[in-house]
Amino acid sequence: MLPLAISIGDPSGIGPELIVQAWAQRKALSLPPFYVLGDPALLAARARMLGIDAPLAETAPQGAVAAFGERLPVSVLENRLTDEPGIPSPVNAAGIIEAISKAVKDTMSAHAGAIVTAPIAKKPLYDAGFRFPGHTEFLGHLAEEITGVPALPVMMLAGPELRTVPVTVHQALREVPETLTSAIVVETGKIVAGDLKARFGIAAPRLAIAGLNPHAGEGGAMGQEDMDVIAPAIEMLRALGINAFGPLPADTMFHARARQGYDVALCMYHDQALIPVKTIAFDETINVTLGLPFIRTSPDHGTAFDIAGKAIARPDSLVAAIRLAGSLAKNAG
Ligand SMILES: NC(=O)C1=CN([C@@H]2O[C@H](COP(=O)(O)OP(=O)(O)OC[C@H]3O[C@@H](n4cnc5c(N)ncnc54)[C@H](O)[C@@H]3O)[C@@H](O)[C@H]2O)C=CC1
Ligand SMILES: NCC(=O)COP(=O)(O)O
Repeated sequence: MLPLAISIGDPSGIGPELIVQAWAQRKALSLPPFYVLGDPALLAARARMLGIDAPLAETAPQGAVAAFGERLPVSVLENRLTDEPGIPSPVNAAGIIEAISKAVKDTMSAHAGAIVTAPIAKKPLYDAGFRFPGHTEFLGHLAEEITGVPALPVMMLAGPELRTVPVTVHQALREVPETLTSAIVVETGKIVAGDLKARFGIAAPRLAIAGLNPHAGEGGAMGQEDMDVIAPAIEMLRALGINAFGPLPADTMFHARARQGYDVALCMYHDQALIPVKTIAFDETINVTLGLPFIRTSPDHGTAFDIAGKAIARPDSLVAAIRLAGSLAKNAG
């Protein structure tokens, strides 16, 4: 059995304390074994803050499964992290990026079964020169660097009642119409259909495709993209044998009855996809990256600097992400 690799995320956010909480509940929740790519001093400080007895085991990934029952395994980063809950800083960028990169290397070299990422804040990383919008795009870059094969990483938010995929992701709203092409919708749809089949065991996934404009364009009166870009993409997906349909007016496709009609909603921009799923199940939803040669999950929430270090953050979404990574890794193995 391979352990999961958890990257520590932003040390000033809630990630480190959630990891300690998840480890403390490992037996009660039968969690798969994991290790943290992180800083032992920081994790020890969060355990003290939480009043959790969490002895650490500094170990390579190969020692993680044996240690996990009694100690929290830590693969120690070369870069140190500051211990200032709620106060993000670009000085932590090197350690945050090192953790993600090492988690990918460990997984691609079969020392870890899958990656779970604790949240990062984008701005302090950008301030330190990081050129990727978020994990999703960075993971695509790392995959391509290791395999030499171009990757299109696809973000999927998976909750108990709804899965959504933003076709355009970390982009300013005004850039969305010009970025949205039939080719991107088709490539995303292919990856989603393929991964839902191969990884999630859905034999014939149903893809509901959202329109971009109000009322999916109202026949062109409220925008052309629905007719000129999205409808042709749906035809192409259907020609490939994928059960895709739409474009659907986005305002009426997420209510409980409508959700029964599909396995995943392809949405045209970030908030169209993330608002419904986080509204329905903020604590249980997981962010999964599709289209990569490895499995990566993450909680749906961010760094929550406003509550970091206060012992009030809920570990539910991280726990769900750990569970899903464990079960996807088991299916893949
Ligand atoms: N996977 C990732 O790395 C993600 C990173 N982010 C980043 O996080 C930063 C902060 O983003 P926000 O929009 O403020 O979203 P956020 O999810 O960090 O916080 C939104 C609200 O939810 C609360 N909250 C979040 N997680 C919680 C938890 N586990 N338990 C209890 N309350 C919780 C926070 O206290 C806050 O009031 C941004 O820089 C963003 O880029 C956001 C989403 C995902
Ligand atoms: N809102 C989702 C988000 O920002 C997560 O992005 P990523 O870091 O997983 O790419």
